[in-house]
Amino acid sequence: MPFAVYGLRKSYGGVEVLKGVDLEVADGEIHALLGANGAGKSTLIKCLSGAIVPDSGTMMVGVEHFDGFTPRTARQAGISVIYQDLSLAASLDVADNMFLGQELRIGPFVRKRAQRREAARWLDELGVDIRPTAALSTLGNAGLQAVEIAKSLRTRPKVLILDEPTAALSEKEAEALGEQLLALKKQKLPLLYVTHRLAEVFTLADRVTVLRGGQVVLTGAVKDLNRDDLVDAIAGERIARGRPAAQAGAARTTAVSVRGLLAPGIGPVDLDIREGEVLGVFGLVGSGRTELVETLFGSHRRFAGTVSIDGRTIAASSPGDAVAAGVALVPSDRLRKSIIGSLSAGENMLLPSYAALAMAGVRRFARERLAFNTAVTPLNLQPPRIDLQARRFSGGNQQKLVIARWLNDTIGCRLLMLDEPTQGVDVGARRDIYAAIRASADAGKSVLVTSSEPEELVQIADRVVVLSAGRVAAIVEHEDIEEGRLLALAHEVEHQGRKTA
Ligand SMILES: Nc1ncnc2c1ncn2[C@@H]1O[C@H](COP(=O)(O)OP(=O)(O)OP(=O)(O)O)[C@@H](O)[C@H]1O
Repeated sequence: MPFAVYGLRKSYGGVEVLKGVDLEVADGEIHALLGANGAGKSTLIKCLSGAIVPDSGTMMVGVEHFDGFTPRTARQAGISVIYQDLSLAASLDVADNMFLGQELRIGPFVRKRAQRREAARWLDELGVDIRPTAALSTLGNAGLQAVEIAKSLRTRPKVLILDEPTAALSEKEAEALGEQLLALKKQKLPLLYVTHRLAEVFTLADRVTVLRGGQVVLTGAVKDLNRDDLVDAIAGERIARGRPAAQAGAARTTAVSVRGLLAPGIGPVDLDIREGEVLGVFGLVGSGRTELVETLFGSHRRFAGTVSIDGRTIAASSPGDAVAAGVALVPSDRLRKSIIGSLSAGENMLLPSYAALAMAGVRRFARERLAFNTAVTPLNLQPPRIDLQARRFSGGNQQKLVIARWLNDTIGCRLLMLDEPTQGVDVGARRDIYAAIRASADAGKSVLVTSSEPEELVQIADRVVVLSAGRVAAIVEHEDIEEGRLLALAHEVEHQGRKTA
């Protein structure tokens, strides 16, 4: 049953964020929806699910025509949306989750066996090997996504929409999800899929639509388009390509030195980070990337080992110690760990620097504004408004706010760590973030960047540490950093680890 939406419009306070969007998705088609941060993708999807009411527009599912855009209309039309924040209950098993609130019953009794049978059927349709009785805690991110999709399939949707399902997934998990989507094609469902990962468009999607500033600027068959076509449509300009200049790293002095670091899931790790260097950390899921940076930041328990900066050993048994010693961390789960939606953009960004910006305990608004503008301008925050509540920014622009917080120079940081800094961020903004990372290194900071995308480290890192099972498996020098090599190293060591385990 093909799906289409025509003339969709939505304004917030006089600003039109969807300007008459048309979109058509055929049966069994995977349609990628792309666009820069703030282009209107989430708003479009929320209109389709009935979460927000558009100003005008109509929707067709098959030959039926809908123009109500309420949650009830979405249900009647058979629209099922899978958001990044999954709606699963951790204490229930897979089958119970899939039937939560819609249990199969005979009188007061839940038909557990029938539920499990049906759950198994849908998981099978999806091509995943997950038992209906499995506890959710035994599943990885891709498994949890699969359960959420199977749960949605059970309601026999006519259109399936996925809002950035791979944003929080590693490369390998995203591949697993891709296979599930390809399995779904066989069900002849129209599938609309939001992503910022362009590589996925070419491996998964049949057609693609790019939104820019609330308008469709490109729609077409993926086979007729190349990466540059997509990048240009998203960014609205020809953006610089290729790899930024490397740093002459070897001559630089060691600024951060880690010795014998041992923590849950980590170590022992020895690591040196040079002054002015961008050190990439690459590894597969479970390799300990996030644990490593959180241990260095003191938010993870540490059993043993020392960390010194400029020759001084730092305590780092708490994030407070770490910040005082000049360590900053931009966490991966930024929106949940770092943004306070009800506070303004300025308050969110300047939180750690209020003391430094105030004089004799009195806030200096002009200084705050200057610090805000200095930090957000290089990242092209949209809209660049210090007073707007953080939750009114699009997801990617909220990410920029947190990153800007730590790029803000008033806090005197020596070691800047960014965990997956471009998750959920569009290609244009990625370029801005890469440039800001490089500028921090050029200003003499040591920068550590983790990424699950090898391509990203090729772009930004001076050296790359490959982690496996919490240990340093390899260090790749600048001239040897290549996507294939990083992946091969990470897979190779993992494979060897399994063989000897
Ligand atoms: N409640 C709101 N009030 C005011 N403006 C809003 C509100 N919600 C969204 N916007 C604005 O609408 C525009 C579109 O936002 P939307 O979240 O749809 O973007 P997006 O394409 O999903 O971006 P991202 O890739 O960053 O998630 C943005 O400029 C955003 O600031």
